[in-house]
Amino acid sequence: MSERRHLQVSCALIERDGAVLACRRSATMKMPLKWEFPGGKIEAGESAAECLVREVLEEMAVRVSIIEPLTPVTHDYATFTVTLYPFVCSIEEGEPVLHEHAELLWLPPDELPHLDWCEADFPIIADYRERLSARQKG
Ligand SMILES: Nc1nc2c([nH]c(=O)n2[C@@H]2O[C@H](COP(=O)(O)OP(=O)(O)OP(=O)(O)O)[C@@H](O)[C@H]2O)c(=O)[nH]1
Repeated sequence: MSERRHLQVSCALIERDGAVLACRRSATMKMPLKWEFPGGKIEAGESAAECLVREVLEEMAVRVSIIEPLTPVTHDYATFTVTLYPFVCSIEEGEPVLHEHAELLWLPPDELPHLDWCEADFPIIADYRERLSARQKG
């Protein structure tokens, strides 16, 4: 039996003017038309943070700086497992452009849960919103 694939993926919750960037996967990608955060697979010898900065630059021509990491999430899909390393970020330079995604959307954090996300992203969104309310209280 072949070993189940376990992907290590960094992803970015990019904040700007009180909104967060969501990206919609294209109809030809795996998990077609699901929403996700920009990012991709961690390469050998690369840290999760290095991967994040590289992927966002490659994917949407934007240089981000990291504000804080969120709690990593491991999720079992039907055919593979993914561990996502999420980071809250801000834009240092550039304006996001569509390359491989079907759509980009800036959404207030409270509206994030309404999109049809890749399953692994829901706990990340919950964690992020909890931290935001803690930030506002404290
Ligand atoms: N970038 C990103 N990937 C996510 C998120 N949530 C999630 O389950 N994933 C999964 O993590 C993997 C990311 O790898 P990737 O971006 O390099 O791969 P891909 O499927 O787009 O293309 P590829 O496998 O042909 O390179 C995909 O299987 C994707 O479905 C997310 O929020 N952002």
